[in-house]
Amino acid sequence: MSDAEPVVRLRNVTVQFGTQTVLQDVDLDIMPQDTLCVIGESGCGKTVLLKLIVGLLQPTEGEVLFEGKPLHKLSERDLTQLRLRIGFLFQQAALFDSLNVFDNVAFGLRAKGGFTEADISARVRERVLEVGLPASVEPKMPAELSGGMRKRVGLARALALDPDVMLYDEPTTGLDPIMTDVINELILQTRSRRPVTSVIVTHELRTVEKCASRVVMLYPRSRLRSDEKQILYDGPPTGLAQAEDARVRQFIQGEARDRLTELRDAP
Ligand SMILES: Nc1ncnc2c1ncn2[C@@H]1O[C@H](COP(=O)(O)OP(=O)(O)OP(=O)(O)O)[C@@H](O)[C@H]1O
Repeated sequence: MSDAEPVVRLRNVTVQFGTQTVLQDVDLDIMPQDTLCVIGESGCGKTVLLKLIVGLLQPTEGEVLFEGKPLHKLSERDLTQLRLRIGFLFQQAALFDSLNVFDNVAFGLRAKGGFTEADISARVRERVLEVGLPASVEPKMPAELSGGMRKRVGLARALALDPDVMLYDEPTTGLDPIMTDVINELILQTRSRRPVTSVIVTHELRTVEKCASRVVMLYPRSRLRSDEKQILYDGPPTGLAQAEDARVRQFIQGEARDRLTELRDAP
C-alpha cells in the first residue's frame, strides 16, 4: 500500500443544478502520476468532475482537496496560482480566436510572468515542435487550422507551463483515427517526459487501452438506485471486459466497441 498523498481528492461530492443531481456522494482519490481515464455515457458528469478539480465549479456538498488543501478555502489568488500548475485541454481546444498560435501558446507564460520574451519564444517553439507542428504555424490564426492542429495547439498551450496535473476533456473527439492515435501518443509522450498526473475524460476505448493506468466509470445518477454508488468501476483498463457489474461490460462491449469499429473502418 502506497502512503503517498492523493494529488486530488473528492470527498462525498454532490453537485446539483436546480433539481438535477449530477454527482452524488462521489469519493475519488487521484494519486501522483496516475493516468486516470474517466468513462461513462453522455451526461453522467465527467466534465463536471474535471471542472471541480480546477475549481471552476463548487460542489453543492462535500469537498475537493488539492494536495490536501480544500479548494473552497483557497483565496482567489491562491486558486489562480494553483490553476497555473494545471494544464487543461478543453473539448473544443478553446483557443483564443483573436490570437495567433504563438500568442495562444505563450498565454499562460505571460499570465504567470517572470519570463523574458526570449524565454517565451524558446518555450513556445519547443512546445509547438513537441506536439508535432512545424514552427511555421506560429503566426497562423486558429481559424486557419484543421481540427487536429487546433487540438495540438491546445495541447502545446496546456503544456507550456510544465503542469503537474493535466486534464483532458475528450481530447480526440472529432478527430480521424490517425489523428486520434497522434493525440494518444502525445499524451504518453507527455507522461514519459516528466512526472505528471493526468485525468482524461474520453469515449474512446483506444485511448483508454493505450493511455490509462486506471479507469473510473461513472453512471448517470438518475439511473441508479438511491443505495448504489455512482462509480461502477475503478481499476485497470484490462479488467473492464470482465467487470463484475454487467453495466460496465455492456458499456464497453456495446458503445465503446462500436465506436472503435467505426473509427477503424473509417476511410
Ligand atoms: N453549469 C451548468 N448548469 C446547469 N447544468 C449543467 C451545468 N454543467 C453541466 N450541467 C449538466 O450536468 C450534466 C452532466 O454534464 P457533463 O458535461 O459533466 O456531462 P458529460 O458526462 O461530460 O457528458 P458528455 O460525454 O456528453 O460530454 C448534464 O445534464 C448537463 O446538462
